[in-house]
Amino acid sequence: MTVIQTRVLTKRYGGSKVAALDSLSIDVGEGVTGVVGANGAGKSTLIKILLGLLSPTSGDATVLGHDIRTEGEAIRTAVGYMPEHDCLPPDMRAIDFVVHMGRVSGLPPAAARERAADVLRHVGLAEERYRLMGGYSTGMKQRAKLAQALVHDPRLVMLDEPTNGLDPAAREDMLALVRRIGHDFGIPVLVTSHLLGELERISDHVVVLDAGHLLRSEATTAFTADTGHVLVEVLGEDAQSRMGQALAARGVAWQPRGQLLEIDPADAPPDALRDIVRDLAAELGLGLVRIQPQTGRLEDVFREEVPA
Ligand SMILES: Nc1ncnc2c1ncn2[C@@H]1O[C@H](COP(=O)(O)OP(=O)(O)OP(=O)(O)O)[C@@H](O)[C@H]1O
Repeated sequence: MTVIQTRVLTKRYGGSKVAALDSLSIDVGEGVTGVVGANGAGKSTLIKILLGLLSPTSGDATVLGHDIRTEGEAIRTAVGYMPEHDCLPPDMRAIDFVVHMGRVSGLPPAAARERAADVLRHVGLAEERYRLMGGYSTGMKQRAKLAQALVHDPRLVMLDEPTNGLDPAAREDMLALVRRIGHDFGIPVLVTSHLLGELERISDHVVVLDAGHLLRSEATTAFTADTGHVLVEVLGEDAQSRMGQALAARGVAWQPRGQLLEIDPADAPPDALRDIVRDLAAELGLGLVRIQPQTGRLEDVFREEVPA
């Protein structure tokens, strides 16, 4: 099922010649869709247009079948939105704020209180829900922002840089939450990040934007598919160059990949290659850490396609 569709969607701010979004045509389905791009790539602009908060200069889009130009209110009723920047009133308790947001979205008082307590528990703020949000850490603020996006049982959520400003542990927790929303709760998620590696891990589909242009829109597996190459890691003095020389002497071509050796198995069938590497490591007295198929990474795709 398509939840978001854009067709040659273009946005120029204030008659600017440079388009913040340039002829973007994408289809977003269920599950988690990651929108990746450097700062200024157009991620927030896209989300605001999809919510009907900002008008496109040209082009069309629908969200859950609603036209962004004429049905913004219906879209905002059905969609949960977590904005990028801090939008939490510091002198409010999280519970009151989330209840309030539930009421604004049309929930009756008792349902709003019940849902607010539920979503705050889901995002890990059960204990802290009676504290004023002004005293929250960045991680807790991001969770509260996520809770308000979920309180009215949305049919789709749009999360703008939910891991922004988080330390590595809080980042992992947030990514796990986003994944749960998309997979366990079954709510389609559109999530943005400028960090490619993190979206690769939680998204079913990835849209790559560069300066308003679409670079790619594909299933994550297409980005991370087996490259057909084999990675070898050996330990010991001059391990990489000594193993490399020995491989070359056997007619096996390789190239360095960081500290690892990347081998194109066209030169030897995979099983034979394993034996060769194992024997050479033993002969050279090197520790063989791993021999494994190499998979692509989103970061590589981005590096290949975006000129430096
Ligand atoms: N209100 C505005 N007026 C003029 N230009 C804007 C406005 N908002 C965004 N832009 C410009 O549009 C482009 C896209 O910005 P946008 O905020 O959508 O990117 P982003 O990918 O979300 O980046 P970030 O993560 O830094 O917010 C940038 O060049 C930005 O400077």
